[in-house]
Amino acid sequence: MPFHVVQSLGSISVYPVAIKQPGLKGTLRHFFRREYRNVEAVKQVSFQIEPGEVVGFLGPNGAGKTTTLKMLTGLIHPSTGQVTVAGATPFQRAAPFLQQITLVMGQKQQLLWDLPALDSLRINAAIYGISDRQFRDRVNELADMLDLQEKLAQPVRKLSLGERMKAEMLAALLHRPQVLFLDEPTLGLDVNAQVAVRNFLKTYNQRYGATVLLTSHYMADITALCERVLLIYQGELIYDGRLDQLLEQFSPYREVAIEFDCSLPSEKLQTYGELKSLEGCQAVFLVKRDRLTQTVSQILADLPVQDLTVTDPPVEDVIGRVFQAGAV
Ligand SMILES: Nc1ncnc2c1ncn2[C@@H]1O[C@H](COP(=O)(O)OP(=O)(O)OP(=O)(O)O)[C@@H](O)[C@H]1O
Repeated sequence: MPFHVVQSLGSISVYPVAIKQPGLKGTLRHFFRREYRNVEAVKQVSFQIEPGEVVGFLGPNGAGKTTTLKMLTGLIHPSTGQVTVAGATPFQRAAPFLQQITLVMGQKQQLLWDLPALDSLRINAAIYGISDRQFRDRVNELADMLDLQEKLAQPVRKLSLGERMKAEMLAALLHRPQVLFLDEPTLGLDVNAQVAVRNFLKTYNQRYGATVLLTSHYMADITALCERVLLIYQGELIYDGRLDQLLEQFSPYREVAIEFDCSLPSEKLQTYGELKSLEGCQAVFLVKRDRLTQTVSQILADLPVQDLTVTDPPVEDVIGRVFQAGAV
């Protein structure tokens, strides 16, 4: 039987949610005799991830990504189904399992706010039983990879968001985990910091053969790192396969944004592609991938363009198309 680093078989996660009727009567009843209904946040989700794979985990807000990551890291127990990660049952939270995994959440921080990052790293080293020598070597290596050497002695509160996220990444990887669960690791970062984090993850994956499951609402993270994606919608896994096939099937467009001379009549703009938005002197078109070069050259030749950018549609748009196409 092949060894799957991450395996979820028919996992279901049910949260009990308290229901309260409106009004004073409802409040009193809620206080003395609370009623609950069960919400299935994740329904029968099954997938396997092989050693060294970097897999994107996509879905709209509330789809069940974080809940799945919590099951995979043992923070919550699946209500039904079986989860195996690195040969262990996550919920047992056994020390050898915890040594092999890490969970990074873009909206949570583990570094202590008032202390230099280096002090928090020392605490982590003590927790994971990392020797002084290993500590020095690993901090130096990771700080070089993240371009963070100068910043580790400063209190965390003085770091920029991008620097703090990189320091969080360093802290999460100090014990050299083999399986990385990353929940929006680039949340709120500017483009340069996003690229730095992405490059770092790519290098870490290649250098240590680590397995990565990554959620992000930034499509660029996913396209830069993941050949394979899992798509989850309302708790159900609706796609497991290659990213390029998903994009080709459901997002055969790229977004072309232009800033132009405001005197241009809007009818003229309609001729270059589906006009997604038009605000003041800025327009965004959806242009088919196979017509991109031709359309961009035509726009530059025809119009008094001051600026032009080509981007992938946001991940939410791609997912929207998947549902519009009736793939669910
Ligand atoms: N502790 C909880 N108690 C009750 N319901 C919860 C709890 N945690 C999550 N949920 C619900 O489960 C569903 C899935 O939430 P989850 O956080 O897994 O979504 P997500 O895909 O990570 O979303 P986002 O992209 O917004 O982070 C949501 O409807 C959410 O309201």
